[in-house]
Amino acid sequence: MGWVRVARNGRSAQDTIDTLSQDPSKTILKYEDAVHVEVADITPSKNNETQYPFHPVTLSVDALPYIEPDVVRNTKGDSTKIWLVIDSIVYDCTSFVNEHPGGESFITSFQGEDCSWQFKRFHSSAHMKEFGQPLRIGRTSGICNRFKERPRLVGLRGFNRSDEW
Ligand code: HEM
Repeated sequence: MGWVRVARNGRSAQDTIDTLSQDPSKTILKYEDAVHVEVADITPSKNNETQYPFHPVTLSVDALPYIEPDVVRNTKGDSTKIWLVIDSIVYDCTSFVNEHPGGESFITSFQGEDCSWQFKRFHSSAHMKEFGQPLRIGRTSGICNRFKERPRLVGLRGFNRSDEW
């Protein structure tokens, strides 16, 4: 794989998921944390920098606030804004990156970029629903994937995944 290196931080994916499910301090991933943010609100903070809160998983994509593509791209290199774009939705992985079962580098290498097809290679829609959806901060457009998706061999899709996208 030319575009990423695998790193597991010494833990198995299942270990990390177990931790994420059981440790109350890892609340960032929990649905309950997102539901109290009721509207797609973009609020300037005291230092006048716009804040992008998480949104309820029940909020439709159309209702997510639009984030200008340049704002997304400009997060590159900013350790306080580790944002990814998957299918034109912006995910704030800043808190999640250290807990990512696949390792930090997968996420940081796509900071401010689209990684839709790469994400789909490694995750099921159930992963997106449980771990990705609570990280949504907005929608955007025009963010391209740096890598061209290689064709997959017919029949391999879903080989080790329980569902389809
Ligand atoms: C919103 C961002 C992301 C979330 C919420 C997320 C979540 C997860 C979760 C829950 C797992 C465990 C899956 C399992 O045990 O089967 C996982 C594993 C993994 N993720 Fe991610 N991930 C994200 C982004 C990415 C990206 C951008 C990449 C690569 C481009 C990536 C690559 C991987 C890899 C390689 C694994 C290990 C897969 C395996 O063991 O089969 N992830 N991720």
